[in-house]
Amino acid sequence: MTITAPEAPAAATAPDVPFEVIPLSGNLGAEIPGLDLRTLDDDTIAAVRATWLHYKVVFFPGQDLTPQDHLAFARRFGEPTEGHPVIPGLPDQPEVFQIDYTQARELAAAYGDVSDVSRGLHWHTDVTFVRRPPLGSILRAVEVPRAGGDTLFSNQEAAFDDLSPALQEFLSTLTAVHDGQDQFKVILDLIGEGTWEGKTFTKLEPVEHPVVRTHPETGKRSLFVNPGFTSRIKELKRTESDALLAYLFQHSVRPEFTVRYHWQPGTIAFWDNRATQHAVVGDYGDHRRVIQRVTLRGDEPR
Ligand SMILES: O=C(O)CCC(=O)C(=O)O
Ligand SMILES: [Fe+2]
Repeated sequence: MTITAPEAPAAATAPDVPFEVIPLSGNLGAEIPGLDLRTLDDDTIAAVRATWLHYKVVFFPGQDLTPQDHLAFARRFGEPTEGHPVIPGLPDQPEVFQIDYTQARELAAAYGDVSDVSRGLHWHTDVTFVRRPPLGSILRAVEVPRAGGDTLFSNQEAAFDDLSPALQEFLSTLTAVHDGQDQFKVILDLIGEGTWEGKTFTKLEPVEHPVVRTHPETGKRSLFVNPGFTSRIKELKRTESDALLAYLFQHSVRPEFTVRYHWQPGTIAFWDNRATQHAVVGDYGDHRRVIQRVTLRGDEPR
């Protein structure tokens, strides 16, 4: 007799694709081994996209991509942004930026730990402090600790679905302010000006987004507030806003909505930035940890 284990909820409705997909938790995340990201045909790219939309973050271990290959892979899914609005890109590949966590710690020590980019990074969704935050980010693990330095991802559709209907409806009427100033003012002052969507700026102005957004491709609703950049809820009094955001920040990263990934050098991760948050676990002491990222342009949350 063969006993087949029941599938986790995310795995049960996954698209049927011509490569192996290994679900990593009940609510999001899958590993796709055995592909060479430099040589995929259009049908395989379409299947990767469907898998990515379903699992929200996919990991490709065993890749050996140069920054050029990394960028070329990203272009198959959308338009790369100018890297990051304020973190400078690689000299000969400006759409690719690097985070060397040792350097980031030195910078933080020299200028005050405002950026929070020390050993770990707290929960956030990438670059929500602009009008059109990224659609997704594609990360390459360059140098990673043998143990530790994992990255956590949390499914913000699952977090929304778990709330009671009355709270879902109330949240759907609210607008949040997102502000990158706290984390990025020091870097922006050091480099003088940042660039986003072709425009330069010297100060990050706060922006507003709905607290609940509808995914432009799947139509699913998700929570769209994050402790990295969401500073307050516009329609509420300060004390109400603080209390509600504290609750949502805690709720949105409950263990059952998350996956935790341990990196190997070369692994590529691709996450849907419209429906997830992520955080780096700062448990790796003084080991070197270096990543590079390409970021895809997104649309205005609605
Ligand atoms: O270093 C990581 O694993 C993720 C860093 C991060 O937050 C990002 O690249 O958006
Ligand atoms: Fe991030």
